[in-house]
Amino acid sequence: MSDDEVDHELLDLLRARFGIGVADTGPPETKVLGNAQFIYDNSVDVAIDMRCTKVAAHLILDEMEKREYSTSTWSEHELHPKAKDESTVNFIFTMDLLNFSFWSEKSEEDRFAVIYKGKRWTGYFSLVALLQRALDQDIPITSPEFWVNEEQCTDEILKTVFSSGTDEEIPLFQERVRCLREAGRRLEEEFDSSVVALIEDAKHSAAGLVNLLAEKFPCFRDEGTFERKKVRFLKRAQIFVADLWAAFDGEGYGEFGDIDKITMFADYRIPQMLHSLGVMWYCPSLENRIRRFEAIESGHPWEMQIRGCSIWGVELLRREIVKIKTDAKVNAILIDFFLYDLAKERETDQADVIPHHRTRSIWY
Ligand SMILES: Nc1nc2c(c(CN[C@H]3C=C[C@H](O)[C@@H]3O)cn2[C@@H]2O[C@H](COP(=O)(O)O)[C@@H](O)[C@H]2O)c(=O)[nH]1
Repeated sequence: MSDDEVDHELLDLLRARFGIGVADTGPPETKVLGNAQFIYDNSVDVAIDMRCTKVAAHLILDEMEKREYSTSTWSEHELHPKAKDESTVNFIFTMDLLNFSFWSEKSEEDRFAVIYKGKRWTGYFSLVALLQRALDQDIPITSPEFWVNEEQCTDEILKTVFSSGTDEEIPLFQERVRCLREAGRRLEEEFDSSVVALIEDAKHSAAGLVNLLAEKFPCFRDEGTFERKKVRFLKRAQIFVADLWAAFDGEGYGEFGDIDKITMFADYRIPQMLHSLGVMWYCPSLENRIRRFEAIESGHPWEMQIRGCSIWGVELLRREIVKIKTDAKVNAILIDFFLYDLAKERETDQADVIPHHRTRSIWY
C-alpha cells in the first residue's frame, strides 16, 4: 500500500491508543500525575488517609453506578451546549479559557451572579450562563476572531457580556479579558484562528492536546515549584480535553485514544470534597488558615500540597474503585466530575464541610 493510500487519521488514532509507531519521543505524557505523586511523597502539611479512601471508593462507585454516571451526564445539564459540532468546540474552549476563580468574599445574595433563563447562577455555572446569554444577544463571544478585533470586541461590550445581577463584578475581570485577547492572538498566529485546527494538531492524543495548550498558550500553562522542582497541574488545559471528551461522548472532536492519562482537575472545590470524605487531611495551622477564610497566596507550599495531594488522592480513589470492580467504567475525569456535581448538590448543607481554600489566580 503506497503512503498516500494509508489512512493517516486512523494511523494516528492507533498510535495514540497503543502508544506505538510515534516519533522516537514516545507517546505524549503530561507529567502531571508523576508530579502529583512527588508532591504527595514530600508533603508534610497535607496527608491522605487510606482507610477513608477505601470507604469513599465504595461510596463513590455505588453512587456513580446508581446514577449511571457517564460522559453523557455532561450534556444533560441545561446550560451545557448539546450540538455535536464546531460551535460546541468553540464554546468549550472559551469556557475553559475562563473557568477560574469564581469564589467571593461576599454573602450568597451579594456575590457575583448571572440571571439567565429565570434562574440565578453563581460559580462555574455563572460563566456558562453569561456565555449563553451573550450568544442569545448575537454577541459572538465564542469566536476567536472576535476576541482580537478591538473595534468590534470593545471593553464596553465585554463589560456587558460579564455584567452581574448584583453589585459585585466577576472576579479577575481584567485578567479574563487578557486571556481572551492573548488566546485569540495565539490561535490567529498558529492555528488560523481555528480551535478545531488546534485539536486536530494533537492527532487524537489527550496528553498531546494538553501539552500543546501549555506550550502555545501562556494562560493555560498552570505550573508551580515545590521543593525546588517544577510541577505541572495544567488544570484548565486538562478540563478542556475532558469537557470535549464528555460533550462529544468520546467521538469526533472528543475522540482521544489516551483519555485515561487525564488526571483530576486541581481546583478549589474537589479538595473540599476530599477533606469532607476524610480522604485528605490538613495540619492544624493549615486547617485553621482555611477555616478562617484567610488567603493562601498562589504558589505557596501549602497550595502546592493541596493541589498535588488532591490529584494523587483521586488517583488512589480510582485504584481502589478498580480493585472493587475491575471493569468499572470509571476514570479520574468521571470521578472528578461526579465529586464536583456532588459538591454542588450538597452546597446547601455546607455547615459541616470545611470551607474551600482561598487562592486567587487564573489557574483554577
Ligand atoms: N475539579 C473540577 N473543578 C471544576 C469542575 C467544574 C464544572 N465541571 C462541569 C463539567 C462536568 C461536571 O459535571 C460539571 O458540570 C468547575 N470546576 C472548578 O470549580 C471551581 C468552581 O467551583 P464553584 O465556584 O463552586 O462553581 C472553579 O475552580 C472551576 O474551575 C469540575 O467538574 N471538576
